[in-house]
Amino acid sequence: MPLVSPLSQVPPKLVMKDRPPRSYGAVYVPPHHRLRSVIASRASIPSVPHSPTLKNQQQQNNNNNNNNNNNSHHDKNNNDNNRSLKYNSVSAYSDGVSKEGSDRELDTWLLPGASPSNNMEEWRRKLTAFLRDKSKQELISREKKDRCDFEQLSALATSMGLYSHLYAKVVVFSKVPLPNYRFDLDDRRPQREVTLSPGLLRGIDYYLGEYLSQKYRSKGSFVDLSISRSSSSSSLATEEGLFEQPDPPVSSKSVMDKILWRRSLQLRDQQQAWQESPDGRKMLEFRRSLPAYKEKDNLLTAISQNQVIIISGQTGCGKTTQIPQFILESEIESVRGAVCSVICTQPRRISAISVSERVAWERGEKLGESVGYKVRLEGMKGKDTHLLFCTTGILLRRLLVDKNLKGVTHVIVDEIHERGMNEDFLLIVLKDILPRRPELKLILMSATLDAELFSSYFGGAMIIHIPGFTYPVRTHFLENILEMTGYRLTPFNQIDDYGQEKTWKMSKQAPRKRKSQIASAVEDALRAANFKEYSCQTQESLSCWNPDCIGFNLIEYLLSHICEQERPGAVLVFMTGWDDINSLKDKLQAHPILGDSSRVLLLTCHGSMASSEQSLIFDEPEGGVRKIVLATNIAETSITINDVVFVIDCGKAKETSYDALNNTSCLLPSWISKVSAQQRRGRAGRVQPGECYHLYPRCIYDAFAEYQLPEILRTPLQSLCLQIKSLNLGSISEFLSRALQSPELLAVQNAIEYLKIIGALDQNEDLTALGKGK
Ligand SMILES: Nc1ncnc2c1ncn2[C@@H]1O[C@H](COP(=O)(O)OP(=O)(O)OP(=O)(O)O)[C@@H](O)[C@H]1O
Repeated sequence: MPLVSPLSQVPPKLVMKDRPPRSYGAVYVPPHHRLRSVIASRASIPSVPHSPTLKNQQQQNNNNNNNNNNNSHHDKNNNDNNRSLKYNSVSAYSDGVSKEGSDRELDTWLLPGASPSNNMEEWRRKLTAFLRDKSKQELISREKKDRCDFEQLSALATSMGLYSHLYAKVVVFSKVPLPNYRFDLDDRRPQREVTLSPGLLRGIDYYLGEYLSQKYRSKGSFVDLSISRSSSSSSLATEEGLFEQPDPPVSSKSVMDKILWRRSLQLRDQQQAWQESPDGRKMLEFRRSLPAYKEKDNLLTAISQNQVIIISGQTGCGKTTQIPQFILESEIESVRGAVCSVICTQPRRISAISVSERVAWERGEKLGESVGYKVRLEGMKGKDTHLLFCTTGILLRRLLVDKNLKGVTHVIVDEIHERGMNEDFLLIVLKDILPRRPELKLILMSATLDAELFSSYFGGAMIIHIPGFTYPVRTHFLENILEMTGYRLTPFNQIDDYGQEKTWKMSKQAPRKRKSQIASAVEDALRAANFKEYSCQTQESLSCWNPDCIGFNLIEYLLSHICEQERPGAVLVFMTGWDDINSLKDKLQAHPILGDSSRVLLLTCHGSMASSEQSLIFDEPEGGVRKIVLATNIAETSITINDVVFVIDCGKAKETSYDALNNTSCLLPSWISKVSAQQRRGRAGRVQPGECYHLYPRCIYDAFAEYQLPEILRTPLQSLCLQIKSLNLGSISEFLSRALQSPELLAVQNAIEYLKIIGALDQNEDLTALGKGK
């Protein structure tokens, strides 16, 4: 058997099954799919043995034919050919290819005593027909005579622009180049072992291990975990189980070390070249202006001296784009670039993608080089990616298959203050890893000053504060908006129009005897507020302000006010969900100014949209066109939309909460926290001064909770319990007791009881087949 290059072979001791040879043309076509003609001798009629004389004569004929030197021979051949035709009942091109295109062999009737020249002429005719037949790719002959004449046949085929190959007892002509070996034509149909030297064996083992671990890291393990931020119903369960990477053999380790060292030097040179280039210098100048840059040395020292640090950076300070970059740059400068692996989690897809793009750009690279991203079902990362931005779910998913995060040097968890289920879950798992991976660095980043809570969770971890930076953003609350625009609120013009099919939504907004949760939450604040310095009209408007409404009419009015009276710049409107975004979009499209596509570019951004659609919000429209983005809170953190000057904040977001009546979780609009309001405001003023319009009075903002209640404390725990069990994380209550803020023991017990009653857990709290989802 011809030897293929060692690394393209299967490892030794493995049995080579019938499988496609690697070298089969550019694109492998399985044998049963290839259209081919097979010509074989009929068993009952033996092929004529070639005498040396005949062979010589044939050779001469062939030469003559090829050179066109001997016309008499040529004529004779033609005559012979005609004669032989009479006896050939099956031609190469009329042979039947079975329906499945299988290897059905066709008999060729040959006259006993047919001469080689007959054969050549017959082949010339067959090959001509084969060439014309577009449906056939191959012509196969199993005739012994053809094998003997192969050299001549091959010359003939070549002269006609065809390829030919002799495989054991088979001659093949093809329109495409043929490989050296064809397992499907090997009469022994081999199941062979390959014997390789021990050194080569070790090398193959190592590279195979590396390849598999890479594959798991980049593909298998990087499938998004499906606990969504708003719903905790999906499962963390995986069939992959936990696995660890094998260590490379010692001998290949030193080789690997050399390769990595060389790669690290390359990375350092590349980085230096960019930093010294004119564009690189300009970029560095901008980065130096960010507050995070001033803390660079402190941060790097703190990271090198502590396993865990907490960074509290206010909006715009550069924590998301700069800190992961500082770590990568410093590792590359220290010639450790090729061995460092920094993972930075983001709560949402849109931020993971947009931040990775920005950081790659700041490094003068294409995305997927040293900086990449991975979010659910998509990603951009290469073998040289050493800084990966991913969603929290993706990192959790990796932890399922790689419980020690082998090879990862730094984990950065951004926006930890958001306290979604994923983030809290991740913190428990990361805390467990730290003693097992003492060299792993964990950096927790929060936009707020709630760092003490996280610090104490990690045994008094060091905290670094970074002041924020934004261009001035003027803040307008509802009373200022009404005063400034002269807009008048009435009990009727506040009802949001969700369209004919959703009249129930409108009726819910009508003033009711029993106040909604939203309305009752603001009552006291409103009663205590003093609006005396505002006009009577504004006071009147405020007295009938309906907190249960989003305020479609007011938003429309404000948007047209901005379009007509304010300076150029995009507007980002924070809404609560798909329903209100779509209804408002319909309304705005019917507006004479806002619906005029030559003046306004209306875009939406929602969690269920594809990433490619979401990223449209970053594109700048043509000159003179104002961009208006209607978004949920997914546009609230980490992202920078360059041209945003105005932000409109409805003050609400959809939040999972517990519906006691139905004993289930539900997604309802609720007031946001102060931190969220600041984050929304922070989307303006990142690259230029901005304006923020909060559609609620200041007194309501003052009454907002500082932070949102963590998801783990406000949603039913059933699905979380199932996830803990499917991950083999031990006792549910013990695991949850280790959370940053653990849920009530009673709530945990209730969830376990519920799961037992429905048969998802057995009496030992183990998953049943139902619980496993089988
Ligand atoms: N895509 C971008 N285009 C232009 N400037 C950007 C971009 N991304 C970031 N910047 C600039 O870098 C600054 C820091 O951005 P970064 O996202 O790192 O801030 P942050 O501290 O994480 O703030 P936040 O928590 O509010 O997202 C921004 O204020 C902006 O000036």
